[in-house]
Amino acid sequence: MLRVTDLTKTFGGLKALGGVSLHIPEKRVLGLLGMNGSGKTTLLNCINGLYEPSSGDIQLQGTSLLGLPTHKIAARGVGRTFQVPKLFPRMTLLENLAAPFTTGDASDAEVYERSAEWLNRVELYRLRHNYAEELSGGQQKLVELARMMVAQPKLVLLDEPFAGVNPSLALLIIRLIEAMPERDGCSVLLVSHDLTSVYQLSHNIVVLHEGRVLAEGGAAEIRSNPDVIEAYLGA
Ligand SMILES: Nc1ncnc2c1ncn2[C@@H]1O[C@H](COP(=O)(O)OP(=O)(O)OP(=O)(O)O)[C@@H](O)[C@H]1O
Repeated sequence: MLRVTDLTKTFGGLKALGGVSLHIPEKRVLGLLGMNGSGKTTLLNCINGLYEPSSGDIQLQGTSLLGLPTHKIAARGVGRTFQVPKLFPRMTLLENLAAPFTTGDASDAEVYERSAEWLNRVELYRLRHNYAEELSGGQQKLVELARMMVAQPKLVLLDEPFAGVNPSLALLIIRLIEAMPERDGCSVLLVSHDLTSVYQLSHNIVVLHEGRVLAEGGAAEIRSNPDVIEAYLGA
């Protein structure tokens, strides 16, 4: 459903992505590993249109996303969370979740129903009238995830969903990601430094090293790949 082909992105003289290709089938989780600065966030930024790739192609269900602005890519069904959640701090949780619908055609009742359902799924319904800024960092990550899912995306890009999250919230996030392919019908690109969670959740894993694909395969293969151990896991 997502196909990235020979993608490059340069910043001045720095090649952040040096020809990355990967594929995520329908309803599959692809884990993306790599040391700091290996290009993971740059790849997510290219996919959702925050960065314009220098060359290569990105296709969602057979149609190129190149040249589209972020809101059009979101409208095609690509959701995104960030390392540091980007909520509207002085809006309530319900208002934050309804925000993606300001230009859509869902009825108010439908938006409320979906928002309430997702606030329940992230176990924050009781705080629905609180401002986003009143929540802890981990709770804000859950609200951002819920806001993304209310829009019923086909593909979600998760950037470090467990960073700065306490173990019980991390478990909840793992359960939510686990349910995404079958219950929510979407594919997932999961960027995380939490190897255990990536191994547990991913159908397939890509390891980036200095902007290139160093290895690709299932958890067992990646764990035992000598190049990966040397470049990343052994570090
Ligand atoms: N907007 C930018 N301008 C200049 N350089 C950038 C920009 N964004 C990323 N880079 C550079 O591109 C390289 C890849 O960065 P990126 O953030 O994609 O790595 P990452 O794998 O996500 O790292 P981390 O695990 O630390 O989040 C780094 O050298 C970074 O400094």
